[in-house]
Amino acid sequence: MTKKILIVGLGLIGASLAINIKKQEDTYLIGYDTDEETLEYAQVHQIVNEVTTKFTEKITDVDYCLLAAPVSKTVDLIKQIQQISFNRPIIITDVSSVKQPIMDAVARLDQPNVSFIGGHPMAGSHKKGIHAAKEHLFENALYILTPDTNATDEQMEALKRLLAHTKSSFLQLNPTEHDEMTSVISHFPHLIASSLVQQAKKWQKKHDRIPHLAAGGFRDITRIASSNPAMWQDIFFQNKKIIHHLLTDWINEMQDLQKLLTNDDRTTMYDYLKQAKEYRDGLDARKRGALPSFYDVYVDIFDQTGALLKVVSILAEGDISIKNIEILEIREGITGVLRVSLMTQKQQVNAHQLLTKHGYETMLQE
Ligand SMILES: NC(=O)C1=CN([C@@H]2O[C@H](COP(=O)(O)OP(=O)(O)OC[C@H]3O[C@@H](n4cnc5c(N)ncnc54)[C@H](O)[C@@H]3O)[C@@H](O)[C@H]2O)C=CC1
Ligand SMILES: O=C(O)C(=O)Cc1ccc(O)cc1
Repeated sequence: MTKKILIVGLGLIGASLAINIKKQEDTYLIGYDTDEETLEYAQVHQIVNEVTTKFTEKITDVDYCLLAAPVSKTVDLIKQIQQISFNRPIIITDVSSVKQPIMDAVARLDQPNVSFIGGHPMAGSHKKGIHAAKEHLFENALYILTPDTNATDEQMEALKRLLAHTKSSFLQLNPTEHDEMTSVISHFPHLIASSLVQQAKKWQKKHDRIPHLAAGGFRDITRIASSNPAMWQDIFFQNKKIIHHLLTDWINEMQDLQKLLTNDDRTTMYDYLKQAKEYRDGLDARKRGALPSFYDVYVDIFDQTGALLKVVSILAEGDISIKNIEILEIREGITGVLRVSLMTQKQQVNAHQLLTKHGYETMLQE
């Protein structure tokens, strides 16, 4: 029997999931978004089977509803769902990066036909919007599920089957575990990346050549500062308590490091750096050199082996010599960003034009 699915919010994540779900033959997708242009794009590019501007009407006529709006908007949508009567069973899920506010709102849903399974695909990009949607975004990624108490094992399995084309692996967590862990490895690092960029910007007033000196290390650690500011602002405030806690820890740790410098305590500083290196090396067995790079083109890729070869051939055809090429992995072996470092700005622009002509999405940095 055909499963009807309402996707609410057809941005990067909602549309990428829609593309995956639509690959299953027995599905019929309805897309809802508050942005008219997004709905038009979804219709023209057949990302969904039908678009609607009537959320509260459509949700009572589907088997699944996938909420893929910003976290705070998803909380509002769940509050709207509280007011709706359902005559048929529905499994509702979401994709929010923060789970506690979502599951707190879900706890107030009391319609017997409604089962809610919180979700969070642990993959994304610095881009936003439906234009950035990609079929392969979630391949090999972790997809965290935080089921509400009323969700059954059968419903969990049904949702996993619906999301099977994403090729992600599912992991069940409770909202607190989820929010604490994702804060440490995803949310808080975004704040630090942005603060490092702000620091460089301030120092640029004194040293205007700072951007030219910004080499591999700075670029690596600040890459995520190029992400969608509206989304991250929302995440930080929805996850305020834990971010606040991590900031306190971080500030204390920075003060401890400052004391080591003041006290000329080289041994403790060495140990600190060594322990960090050992832990980091354990996270990622592969190492990379830290070559400086001045004119970089970042190319979005999936299927790394094939993509590397294609990108190199395209640039060779354009007579562009590559100074350095490196895969900045988003996820092990599949999706990532290829950083192609070139000698001159002219080469950078040529490379961008050539790669765009061949359908690649690129971002320039100098
Ligand atoms: N971008 C990323 O890397 C990841 C994001 N997420 C989560 O996915 C959710 C969506 O993020 P993105 O797709 O990146 O954002 P996006 O900005 O690309 O898309 C959000 C979409 O929701 C629509 N929208 C806003 N308010 C709405 C409402 N009240 N009703 C219906 N549609 C509404 C917007 O018009 C837009 O099309 C967020 O909750 C975010 O935390 C999860 C994993 C990764
Ligand atoms: O890994 C990161 O921090 C990313 O930038 C991609 C991302 C962003 C938001 C999420 O909720 C999950 C993954």
